[in-house]
Amino acid sequence: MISIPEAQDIVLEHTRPLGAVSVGLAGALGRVLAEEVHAPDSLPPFPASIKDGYAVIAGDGEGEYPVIGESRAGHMDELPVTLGTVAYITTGAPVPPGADAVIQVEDTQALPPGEGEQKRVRICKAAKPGQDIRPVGSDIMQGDTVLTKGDLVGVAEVGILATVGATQLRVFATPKVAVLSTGDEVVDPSTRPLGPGQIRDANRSMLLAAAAKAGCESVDLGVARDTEGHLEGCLQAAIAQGVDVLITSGGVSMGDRDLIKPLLQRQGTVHFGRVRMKPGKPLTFATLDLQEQGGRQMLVFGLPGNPVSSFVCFHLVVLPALRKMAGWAVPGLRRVAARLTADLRLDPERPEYHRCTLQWGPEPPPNTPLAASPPASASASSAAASGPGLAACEWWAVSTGNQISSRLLSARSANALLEIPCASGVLKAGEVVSALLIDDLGGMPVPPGGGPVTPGF
Ligand SMILES: Nc1nc2c(c(=O)[nH]1)N[C@H]1C(S)=C(S)[C@@H](COP(=O)(O)OP(=O)(O)OC[C@H]3O[C@@H](n4cnc5c(N)ncnc54)[C@H](O)[C@@H]3O)O[C@H]1N2
Ligand code: MOO
Repeated sequence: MISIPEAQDIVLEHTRPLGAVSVGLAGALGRVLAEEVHAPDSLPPFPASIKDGYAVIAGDGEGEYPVIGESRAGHMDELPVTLGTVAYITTGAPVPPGADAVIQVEDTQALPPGEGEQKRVRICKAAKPGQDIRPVGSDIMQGDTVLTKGDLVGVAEVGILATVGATQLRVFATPKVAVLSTGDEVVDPSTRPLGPGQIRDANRSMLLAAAAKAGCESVDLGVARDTEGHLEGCLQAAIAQGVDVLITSGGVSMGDRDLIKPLLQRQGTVHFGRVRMKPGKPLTFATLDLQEQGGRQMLVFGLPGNPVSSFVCFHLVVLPALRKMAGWAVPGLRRVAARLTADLRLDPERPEYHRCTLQWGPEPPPNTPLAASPPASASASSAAASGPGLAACEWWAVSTGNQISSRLLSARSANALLEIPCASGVLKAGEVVSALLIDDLGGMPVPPGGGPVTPGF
């Protein structure tokens, strides 16, 4: 049996980033850029006002002035501001020639019109040269590299691309992923009532959703019966559809109907078939060299059938591979330090990936054992963040309860996998452990089944 870091290394060694493709701006979200993006012009392209007020010559100082014109965002009088005159200006509008400062409207007073209905204003506060003006290129200079190859396009990046007029982009292609469930007992989720011995297929929908969330195009291969012929037919279907990755679930353990490993051994190279991890021990990884398709390689992940094992293996091993194919430079899950809110019994044989919901705060979330009896050391940890006027805050790991690998509710609302080392005994509430992020940290509710974890789970 190999360790999970070894398994991750093997998978990534066999994973190559896909080629670049062109997408429009609307299709860029979540993709990795395969090119640098430069600014074709400066922003602002003209000296722009930061405030609604009056464009002035700073040296003129306080006093009463004629308003000789106006500059509104999107429009501009060509009238220059000369000594002893001002122009009305709105936020974002071009500063007229001659003016070198803007006085906000709050520091002025409208006066009755002068001769010939000439508008007039009192400037109540002298300006410094450059005041409330964004010089040309102060946000982005023409020719600047605003985004670079390898950047992940998020919401802000979409805005940046739009700003510089980059409406067609080169991004890494995302993998095409096929998902196959296996097992004679596994029936479609729509099946009601269940027949004798049947269970609904949770893994296929879950893994298709996981692939979609990773930005992949996916192919639903349905459920394969536990026969060599049917399984082989499904594998051939995946190959024929040109997928980059096949994810199967079930049929990788030690039973006489666990046919995935022998099938992959016949068709390609199995790189590992057992990993020291809980859950997920029978996790299998193979590559198939497809001579009939120009020698291209297909990755196959044989995930264990237990739904939680599939869920955990997907995040730890499949997701980094999908990300690397899609151009991610650092495809692994990110870690944070988190403090246990309950005792955890350790597993002496396998390191465990304990599902939890992370909660940020200065003290343990209510209804956790740690909240009931916080140890004296709990607030003085290296994991705690503090700042002026800010109580020490940290991530609190609230277990999702019973961690048996058949209980998918143990993944409900989970946003992290705690990396619990392999050892005997109990890890005490209040200890700090590393947590791998599997979802964003925004507002996950603590599941009702979460909270206390009693030794034995
Ligand atoms: N003699 C041994 N038996 C087992 C071992 C072992 O080391 N020696 N390992 C155990 C571990 S750990 C796991 S995990 C499971 C994995 O088994 P398989 O990958 O072969 O999966 P199945 O036997 O097909 O199914 C296991 C379990 O999951 C249910 N299942 C399967 N597919 C789905 C699905 N699509 N949706 C929902 N549930 C599914 C299935 O009915 C079984 O209950 O092996 C242990 N055995
Ligand atoms: O490794 Mo299995 O996934 O514990 O049930």
